[in-house]
Amino acid sequence: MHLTEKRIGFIGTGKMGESLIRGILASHSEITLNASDVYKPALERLNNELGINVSTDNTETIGDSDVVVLAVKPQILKGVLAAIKDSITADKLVISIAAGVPVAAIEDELNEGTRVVRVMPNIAATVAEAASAVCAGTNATDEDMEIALEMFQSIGSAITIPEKLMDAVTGLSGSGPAYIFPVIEALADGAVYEGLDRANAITLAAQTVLGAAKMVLETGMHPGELKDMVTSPAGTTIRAIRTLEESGIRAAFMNAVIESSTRSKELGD
Ligand SMILES: NC(=O)C1=CN([C@@H]2O[C@H](COP(=O)(O)OP(=O)(O)OC[C@H]3O[C@@H](n4cnc5c(N)ncnc54)[C@H](OP(=O)(O)O)[C@@H]3O)[C@@H](O)[C@H]2O)C=CC1
Ligand SMILES: O=C(O)[C@@H]1CCC=N1
Repeated sequence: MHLTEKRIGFIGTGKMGESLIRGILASHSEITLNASDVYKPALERLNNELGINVSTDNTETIGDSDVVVLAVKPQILKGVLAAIKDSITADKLVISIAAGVPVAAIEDELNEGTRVVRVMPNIAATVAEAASAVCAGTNATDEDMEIALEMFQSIGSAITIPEKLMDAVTGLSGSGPAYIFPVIEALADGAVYEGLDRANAITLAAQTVLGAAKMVLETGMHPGELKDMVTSPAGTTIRAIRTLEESGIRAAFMNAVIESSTRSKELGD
């Protein structure tokens, strides 16, 4: 069974729900997508722009779907699960993208035997470049994992991990785009300071980040080795590297990942 044979329902069409919907539709234009949310104008916009089925009634969306993606905030997930419990029948696969919330906490709120898969994607699903990690719940079958992996690989790359590493993934790739957007803005600011116009500065900064990322992924070389390839003796780059190191750039990014992971653990408590 392939993803395209499944009807997918989204509970919550906020930032991440919409990002997933757009990413999946871009690679599977024929797929049936259903979505519900409490905010009707957002649903109407999605219906108008993307032609997906929308409802303000979560149980209607679930009734029309084989796969149910939980895309509401972790803080309200328990209440949402209590309200939809009876519509999650045994034939449905539940996929949660909620940060921090363990599979066990979701299974506890649903009927015994419910098949749950937990995923941490990121906002780059919007442009089919998400980095996602997937783990199986107690009752998830091999086919459920295949469906989940097919879904998240269609909007970027997706790996399988043990659940205990989900908080680390949340700190790294779940939150990660938000660490890089200010980097792009700041790089552009530097060039604007030196006289470049804003639009060109942002384009060059973003393409620089994209190119560097692609080199890591496609050459398989260590990032340090790639950095050395740019850094000429007594050249321009090493002057910049020294100031970045003086600013504590490595500790800043390490601490960002660790802080986000810590918050993810708190959300699961
Ligand atoms: N944003 C991101 O980059 C990422 C988010 N996630 C996870 O995705 C989930 C969603 O996050 P995000 O999209 O940012 O949050 P948003 O607040 O943007 O989206 C959640 C949506 O759910 C709606 N909602 C609230 N109550 C209900 C309900 N009872 N039934 C249906 N919909 C409801 C909200 O409406 P209203 O605003 O009116 O309350 C909102 O539109 C979270 O669990 C988060 O941890 C995971 C990876 C990345
Ligand atoms: O900030 C958050 O809590 C969500 C989860 C990962 C990215 N955004």
